[in-house]
Amino acid sequence: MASKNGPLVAVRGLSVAYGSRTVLENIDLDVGPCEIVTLIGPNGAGKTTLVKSVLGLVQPSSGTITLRPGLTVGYMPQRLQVERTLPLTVRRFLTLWQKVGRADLEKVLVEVGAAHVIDSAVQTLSGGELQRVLLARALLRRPDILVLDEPVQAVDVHGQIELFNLIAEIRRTRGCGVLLVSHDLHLVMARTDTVVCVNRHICCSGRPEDVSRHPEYLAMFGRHAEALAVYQHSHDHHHDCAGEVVALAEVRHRHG
Ligand SMILES: Nc1ncnc2c1ncn2[C@@H]1O[C@H](COP(=O)(O)OP(=O)(O)OP(=O)(O)O)[C@@H](O)[C@H]1O
Repeated sequence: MASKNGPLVAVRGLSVAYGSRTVLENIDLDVGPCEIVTLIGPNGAGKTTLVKSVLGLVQPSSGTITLRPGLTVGYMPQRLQVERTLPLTVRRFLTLWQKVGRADLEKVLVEVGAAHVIDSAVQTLSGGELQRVLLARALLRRPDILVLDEPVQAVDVHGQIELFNLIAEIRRTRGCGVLLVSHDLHLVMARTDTVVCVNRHICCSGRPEDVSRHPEYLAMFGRHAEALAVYQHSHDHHHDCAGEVVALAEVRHRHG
């Protein structure tokens, strides 16, 4: 039984198979309150499967997934299929699954920087606008944890930075945990508390500055990773629950 003070999500010894094919093996993962945990790994590594297991959408073949009692999850899926001929405004889209007052709807769209598209058709949104609307939908549940599967896909580089900053700001203002999948190593390394490198099993995990020097990480991402390791030398701080910068020496001291 998960305690009120423990992690929001605790995964232990998780294995998942599709038919006879094992795609995840012996995975351990924790997401703590106010913590941003990012899953990275090559295509087909099992990142989405891990996320779906946490959400209860995929059945494990062994292991346990423990959610803190009463945990509310806000999920932003990797793909959204919207029938292109169906006239669906953002306002209608956000109220399809839940009753939302006008003021709450406008407030959450302001929070994610998408107030201007409230009456636009979902099909006409840009990649970045759609991701913000999907984030708004997840936030309407008032989540304790946000689960975001590739939230910056189909978004240009500038928009990706803005979205990562927005996620960090939401964590700070709402105090929720975040579990996300991302392919953008630069942004992950700069904006995440904990990186988990998955390739069927967990290759390495920990703080970005440690993972970026790990041999398995370097083997997986090759020259791209080496360039990032140089960049990482300037990453000498960590973010606390409120998103405030804490010097790494202080963090190490705090953790003993
Ligand atoms: N429903 C399914 N049935 C059978 N195999 C599946 C199913 N879903 C995923 N797989 C397979 O499981 C493996 C892991 O897939 P998954 O989508 O979890 O990887 P991923 O790391 O999220 O990949 P990507 O980065 O490409 O999104 C892949 O080989 C995929 O083909």
